[in-house]
Amino acid sequence: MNVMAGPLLSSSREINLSVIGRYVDYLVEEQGVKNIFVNGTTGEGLSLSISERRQVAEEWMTKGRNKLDQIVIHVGALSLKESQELARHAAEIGADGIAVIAPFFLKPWNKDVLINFLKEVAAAAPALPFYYYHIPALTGVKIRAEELLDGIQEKIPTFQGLKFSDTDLLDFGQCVDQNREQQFAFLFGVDEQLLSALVMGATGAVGSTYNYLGKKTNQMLEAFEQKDFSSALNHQFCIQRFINFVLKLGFGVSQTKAIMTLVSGIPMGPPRPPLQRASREFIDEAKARLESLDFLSSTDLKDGNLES
Ligand SMILES: CC(=O)N[C@@H]([C@@H](O)[C@H](O)[C@H](O)CO)[C@@H](O)CC(=O)C(=O)O
Repeated sequence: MNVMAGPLLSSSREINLSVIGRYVDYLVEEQGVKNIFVNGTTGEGLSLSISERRQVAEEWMTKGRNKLDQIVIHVGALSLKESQELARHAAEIGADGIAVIAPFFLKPWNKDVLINFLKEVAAAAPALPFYYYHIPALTGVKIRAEELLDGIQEKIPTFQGLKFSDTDLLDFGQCVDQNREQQFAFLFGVDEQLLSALVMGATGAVGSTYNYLGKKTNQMLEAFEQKDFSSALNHQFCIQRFINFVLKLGFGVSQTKAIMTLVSGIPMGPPRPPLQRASREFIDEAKARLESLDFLSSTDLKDGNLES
């Protein structure tokens, strides 16, 4: 069972490659996270230029070599050509896989149209495992994942699995149920519901909170594997208490970056516009909540690197 994180990389609105090496060590040593999903939602991949995305991917590959187990690079873009360029680049630098979201401006209107797009991206990196990144709340593409998976390997031979960032557990459960013969990876992306997804057959998780609650989540995964469901539930409820709290305050990529900085001590920088940096009030409240939930002792929290 693997947990992947979606780290962020810009500082002063520019990408800050210099923190990636330190961040790899932090994730491995402090959070027990050894699989990384680069340039996804949390990493603001769609807010970076193609050249920046290439640089970020290269730095992760260089600094993660011999330390990380797997690096999957998100190469989705509105332009098929850009997506193919990024897919080829991921193959050249030795990534372990690529993932693609649905194009979200001129949108695919049915399953076949979406598969055709994905197929052309996958074909640009024919030796790399391919993941579809299903995140309908952000792309606005509501084609059910279960429908998409039906017969997908005939169209995309490198299809390896799904990153499912949606709360529709009926859709998720049916993806697993209808593909029991395949060796697909089912990576769940709603951190507050991970335990429910594990029961339904999730084989891994990709999420923003694993950047700072990776250790806690790994404890939940371990309890689940040991069939200690009561402990697993306690861990999930504890994680939910934090996520529920921050969701009520207003939680997204900007707030995630602030918490990552707070917990790791590594400056993650502000987000790129249109996002705005998290407010001081948010940071103070999140910090108090992390302490009260005993996720971290107050000495672990390092907000010296937070730009106010
Ligand atoms: C919409 C969104 O950002 N979802 C997050 C979740 O981890 C989410 O932050 C968490 O479940 C809290 O709601 C991930 O699915 C995104 C992710 O894995 C990524 O950075 O690519």
